[in-house]
Amino acid sequence: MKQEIPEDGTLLPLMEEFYTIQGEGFNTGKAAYFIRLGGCDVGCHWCDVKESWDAEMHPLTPSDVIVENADKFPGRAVVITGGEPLIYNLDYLTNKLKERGILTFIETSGAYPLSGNWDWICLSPKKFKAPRPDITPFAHELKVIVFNKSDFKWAEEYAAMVSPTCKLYLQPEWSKSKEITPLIIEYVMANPKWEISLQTHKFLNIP
Ligand SMILES: C[S@@+](CC[C@H](N)C(=O)[O-])C[C@H]1O[C@@H](n2cnc3c(N)ncnc32)[C@H](O)[C@@H]1O
Ligand SMILES: Nc1nc2[nH]cc(C(=O)O)c2c(=O)[nH]1
Ligand code: SF4
Ligand SMILES: [Mg+2]
Repeated sequence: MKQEIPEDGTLLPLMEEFYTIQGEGFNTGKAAYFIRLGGCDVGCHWCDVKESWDAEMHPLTPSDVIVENADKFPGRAVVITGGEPLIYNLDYLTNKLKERGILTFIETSGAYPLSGNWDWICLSPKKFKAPRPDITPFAHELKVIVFNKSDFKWAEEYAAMVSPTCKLYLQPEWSKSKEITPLIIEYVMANPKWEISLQTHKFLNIP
């Protein structure tokens, strides 16, 4: 039987939750509680969490329970990721987190309508299912995954759409990083509005 997911965001398909260090982007190095929601139809062939894609595989969990769990840790930031978290209405979850003084960060492809009350929005656009144009002005951070050379030009198209204060990151696709990282280094030195983001948790062997 298919799970009925209520539209009010009080129940969400939870794949996993873990307390770790944010490994990527602007908040790299900061302790954070990760909430990974199941469900994604963007279809990145290099996605490093394909187990998240089928929402049916992940139990519907009360958002109140997720908030209770997050509140047990000394780190006062959560990263809501997935899967694609914006498939769901995140207003309820983020408002409850903020009531407890917890900072709310999201990792999103932007392919679904923006919901939720956010302290930090990391937009990581994908060629496979483009972000909705209405999310770009709200991104605090644009993090483009570089898989091949043509992705630099594509990254600039998104840089032109975000706000002038949005931080710009180029992150090597993990399996191609040996070949791509030197190109990113060269690109950032020539175009210093960009910075490099590495998946540092993979080097540190932490979740
Ligand atoms: C797994 S995704 C989940 C959140 C959302 N679906 C998204 O793509 O932003 C979390 C972050 O990991 C990045 N990512 C996924 N697979 C990757 C890979 N193989 N190499 C580098 N970054 C990757 C995504 O671009 C995104 O910034
Ligand atoms: N440590 C750590 N940092 C991360 N930053 C983004 C992640 C994600 O999968 O969304 C991630 C993750 O899975 N682990
Ligand atoms: S959008 Fe995110 S979760 Fe979905 S396939 Fe791409 S990287 Fe994976
Ligand atoms: Mg990850």
